[in-house]
Amino acid sequence: MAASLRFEGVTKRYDNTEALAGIDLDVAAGSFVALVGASGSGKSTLLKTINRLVEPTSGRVLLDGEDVTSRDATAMRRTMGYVFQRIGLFPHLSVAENIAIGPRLVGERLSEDRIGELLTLVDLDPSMAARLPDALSGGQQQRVGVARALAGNPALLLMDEPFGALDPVTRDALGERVRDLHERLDLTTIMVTHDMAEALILADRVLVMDAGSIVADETPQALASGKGGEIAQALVAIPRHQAERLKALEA
Ligand SMILES: Nc1ncnc2c1ncn2[C@@H]1O[C@H](COP(=O)(O)OP(=O)(O)OP(=O)(O)O)[C@@H](O)[C@H]1O
Repeated sequence: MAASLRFEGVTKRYDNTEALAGIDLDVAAGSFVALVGASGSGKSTLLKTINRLVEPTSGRVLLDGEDVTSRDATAMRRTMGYVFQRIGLFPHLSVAENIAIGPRLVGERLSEDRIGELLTLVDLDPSMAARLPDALSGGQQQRVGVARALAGNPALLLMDEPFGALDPVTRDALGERVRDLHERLDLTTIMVTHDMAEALILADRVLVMDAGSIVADETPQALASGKGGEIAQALVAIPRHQAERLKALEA
């Protein structure tokens, strides 16, 4: 079952930096939300207030109506999958052990069948379970990262630049796969990305951040038709300009 999220007046201050300037936001269960915006605009910080890697200076985050700080952090994180850019597989553990690490932290063992099923979900052959991460390509490693995030049957999938380090073909294929898993596994998905084209293609709601605030909250259709204001449209202009240049080559 997908989870809902609510942010109530969430701020985060680091010395002189206001990383989050008071975020009020509702995310409906089952949404696929992309967080975009310039470097340093607060995207990762906002994502990390959900799994408590960042504690807000003020305000609170509710998961299915419950303050995320009201529960044991390990148990609460168990209901969330987290994928991040630098993959973060443990190099000395096998693929199977990497996938099983979250459940193991709370005393559960994943069966070989379950690991095979998770690998199949991300289009990897179950025979890869015994390999060390070094024996996989970057794209395959990131697929393992996604399988690991799904191992605990999460209601919420958090992704921080999940495809940033991948080549464009792998990036595209894995993006499509994640969108498909979002539907099939009934997830709420929040994805931080620098890439507006990726946000427009994969998400059903795009939040644009600037200096710790959400400055646009639109559907991809609305953004594509010119809505969302200046900052959002400056980001939409990048893939649009690229598409126009490609089109011009056809002429
Ligand atoms: N641990 C920290 N200590 C001090 N300042 C921090 C810390 N983490 C983040 N910041 C600052 O908070 C602001 C928001 O950072 P954040 O990582 O959320 O931005 P972002 O939009 O995710 O950026 P990027 O796209 O470059 O990853 C930045 O100015 C950053 O320097």
